[in-house]
Parts: sequence; structure tokens; C-alpha cells
Amino acid sequence: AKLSNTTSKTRQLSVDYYSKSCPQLEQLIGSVTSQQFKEEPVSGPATIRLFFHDCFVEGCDASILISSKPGSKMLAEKDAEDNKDLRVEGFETISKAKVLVESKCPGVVSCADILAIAARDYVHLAGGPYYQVKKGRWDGRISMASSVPSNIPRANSTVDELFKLFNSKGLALEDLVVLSGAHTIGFAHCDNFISRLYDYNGTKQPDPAIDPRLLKALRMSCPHFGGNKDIVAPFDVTTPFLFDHAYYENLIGKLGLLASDQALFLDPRTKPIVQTLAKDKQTFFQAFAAAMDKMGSIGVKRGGTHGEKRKECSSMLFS
Ligand code: HEM
Ligand SMILES: [Ca+2]
Ligand SMILES: [Ca+2]
Repeated sequence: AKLSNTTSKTRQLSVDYYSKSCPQLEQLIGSVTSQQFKEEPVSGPATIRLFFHDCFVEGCDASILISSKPGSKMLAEKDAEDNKDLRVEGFETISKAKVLVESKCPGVVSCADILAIAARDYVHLAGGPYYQVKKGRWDGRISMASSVPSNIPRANSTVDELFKLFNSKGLALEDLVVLSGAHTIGFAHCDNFISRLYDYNGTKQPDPAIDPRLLKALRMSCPHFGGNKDIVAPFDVTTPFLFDHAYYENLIGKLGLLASDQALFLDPRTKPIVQTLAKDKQTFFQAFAAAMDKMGSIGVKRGGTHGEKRKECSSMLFS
């Protein structure tokens, strides 16, 4: 019942939702994202990941942007362990865009819609597809760190686990493979893949599914013990700043960074999808745009019963 409910609400999102109330919305957000992209290119991967982590917990409702109340024991989503590596540049992008949007269209536009539009902008700015974003999401009134672990995938999740999670959000196996293609840009900290380098599944051996040259390079950046916790490695060793389909070619060549990336080529159910996407950039771009639209519709709230339009994205209206 819950899923069909979500689907019917999905249909109510529309591309022209703000065409009367804030016709210049996309240009306003675009001026912020293009400026940020010039000054801090990591704002791109940061914001795309932020959108994913928002949609998977309580739906696409900007619950990820809420700050924990000082002194309160109840932490908000952003302070959950699984969200500690979300870069500030993503949060900064949304708060800057919100300030500009509020100055021109006060009280009309949700933070959840701004996040969806900004993520699209960065996909495009990094060389990926441009697609229309449907709007009409309201901001949520619930943000609890305790809801995060069961809803966010891990670097060592199996394809089975990933599929179950994505499926519970109304996403198919193909969406899992296509959306993972976002790892064509951005970086990961050593602790997310270090066990693959030295002690894969308790074997005291590296993961056999890593190319030996990549293994050597990653071991240099990430020593077994006592390494710098801030070191990151690119997801896509060939084009880490370009949004292209090289991610899939890399998986075929054993150049995946996380176990969860490489698993998509090892599992017989997802391998053919990887092969198809590796062949042709346009196929990937079309599929990615469609999958982002689907992800952007997860658990969408409409109207003031469950939602609000925040004045500031980091705090609820009445709390
Ligand atoms: C399929 C399961 C997924 C897993 C297990 C996963 C896991 C991770 C991990 C562990 C990181 C590195 C965080 C860090 O060390 O700082 C990361 C980064 C990233 N993820 Fe994913 N992710 C998944 C799916 C997705 C999806 C669906 C998207 C978006 C559509 C996405 C977008 C990104 C981006 C852009 C980064 C780079 C962030 C940056 O450089 O700041 N991921 N992911
Ligand atoms: Ca959310
Ligand atoms: Ca790339």
C-alpha cells in the first residue's frame, strides 16, 4: 500500500510547478551552482551524493539538511556516522541557493526541490546529461540519525543487499547499476576500501578482483596501519572530474574502487547491464537522467500535513 501511495504522489511532481510562483527559479539556482563549480569543483560530487542520501532516508524532503539541536541527545541525519563524510560544499551550495531564491521568491520554494535542481546542474556542469527536474516536493519535518544506517548502502554491501535496499525504494536492479555510475566523479576515504587492499574477507590477501597496478597505487596512498584518515582516492582512476561512462569500462578492467562497485561486474545479474553501459555514453546518459528522476520521486511529501517550506534549509519552521 505504501509503495503505490508513493507512486501516485510521484505523478503530481511537475516540471512547471513554479512557473507562476517563481519563474526564474532555475536561473537563480544555476547562477549559484555555476559559480560554486568554478570555485570549488568538489561541490559537484558533494551535492549529487547529498541528494542520494536525502532521498534514501525519509524520501526526497531535505531531511539531510537539518542541523542537530545544540545540547539535544537526538541527533539529526547529517550527524549520523554514515553521513560524516558528506562534504560541506554540498550543504553550502544549497544554503547559498536558498538565500538567493528566498530574496526573489520568499516562502515558495522547498529546500528539497533546490537540492534536486542543484544536483542536476552539477551533473551537467561536470559533463553529464542535462535533464528536466520535476518539482513540487515539500520539506520534511523528521530528521533522525537513527534512521540512517538501515537506509544507506555500505562500501562492502553485497549486490543482494544493495538490490533489497534499492528495491525497497521502488528502484530496480538496472537503476542500481545506472545510479552507481555517479561514481564516475568524486572520491572515497581509505577506510571504505582498505580491507580490499590487505585483508579481503579475512584472507590476509588482497581482493583478487583489483588490477595489480591499481592495488599498488592504492596501497601507496593507504598504508595498512597508521595512514592519514583524510586521504581520498578517486572513484574513476581515468576521468575523476568528468561525468562520463568510464566508470563501467573501469569495472570491466578490475579498476572499481569499492567492493560494492566491483561487485556490479562480478554478479551475473548486473554484469550484462555494466557491459551495455560501458559501450555507449548516450545510453548511460539517458538511463542516468531517467533513474535520477525516479530516485527524485522517492517518498515525496505534498502539502502542509507532512511537509513545510523552510525559510532556512538547516532548520525546521517550528521546532
Ligand atoms: C550503490 C550503493 C552505493 C554505495 C555503497 C556508495 C558508497 C559511497 C562511499 C563509501 C563513498 C565515499 C565517501 C567518502 O569516503 O567520502 C561514496 C561517494 C560518492 N557517492 Fe556513493 N554509494 C552508492 C551509490 C551512490 C549513488 C546512487 C549516488 C548518486 C546518484 C552516489 C554518489 C556518490 C558521489 C558523487 C560520491 C563522491 C562524493 C565526494 O567526492 O564528495 N553514490 N559513495
Ligand atoms: Ca530525506
Ligand atoms: Ca569519470
